[in-house]
Amino acid sequence: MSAFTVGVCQLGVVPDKQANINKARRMIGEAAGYGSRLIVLPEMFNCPYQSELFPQYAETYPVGPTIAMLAECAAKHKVVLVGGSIPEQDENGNVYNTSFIFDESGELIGRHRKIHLFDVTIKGGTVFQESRTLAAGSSITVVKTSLGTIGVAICYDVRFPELARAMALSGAQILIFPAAFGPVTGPAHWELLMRSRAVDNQVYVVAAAPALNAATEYKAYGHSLIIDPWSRVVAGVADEETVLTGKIDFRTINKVREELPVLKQRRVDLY
Ligand SMILES: NC(=O)CC(=O)C(=O)O
Repeated sequence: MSAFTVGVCQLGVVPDKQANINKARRMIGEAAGYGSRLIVLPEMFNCPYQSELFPQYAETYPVGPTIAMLAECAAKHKVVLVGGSIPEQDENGNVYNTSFIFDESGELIGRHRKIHLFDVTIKGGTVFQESRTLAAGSSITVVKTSLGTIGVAICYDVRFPELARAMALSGAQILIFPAAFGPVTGPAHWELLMRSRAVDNQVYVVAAAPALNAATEYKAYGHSLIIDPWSRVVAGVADEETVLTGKIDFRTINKVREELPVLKQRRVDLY
């Protein structure tokens, strides 16, 4: 399929896990109702973005109400579903920031565990230490779907251009970033980074953020985006709770790569 609609659920996360699950279910239905074949949720959509809370909201695949809802919605609406991310606990007790990816029959077709943990101290701004409670993933996630090949990485992973390049060189046509930038790095870097990864690699980028909830400790920046391989913003929103949709057309990838063949012109003999 060369062209289809992608939907992004920019949902406002609340402390009540079941309320987040219910809202995600409703918003996935809304995105499907707009004709979306690929639907993306934001980072940590079932849990407030606070390190100390991750273990208590975690689920262990295949058990858990969030994972069950994602599989059920993918099958019900016959969509490829990138389930944002949730805290995932493995059999050894390690907790990861994980994106579960389902096909149109509700089968799990991929799982990305955030590779680069968000451990930063921005003076007068954001202080965050994901490694207090999370372990880092150790593999790159590129998944073949009925719609095309997608690369999935989570939030801080976008700051490492080598990862996006590796996914593109592995065949990813769309890079999908469930993410949750905050009020300091959001205005400064969010759109710049997402558009850079698109233009660097001549791919579509889908960046799915939570809506701003002024009552939670971490203030999400929102501003979900769909960006084309020329780095044009196909669709974008501010920080409100909403479903965003846009068209993905793989012919644009071919056109941009033919006109500006930078991927072929890399000097891999030098770097
Ligand atoms: N939340 C993140 O993982 C990353 C982030 O907010 C940033 O890079 O800025």
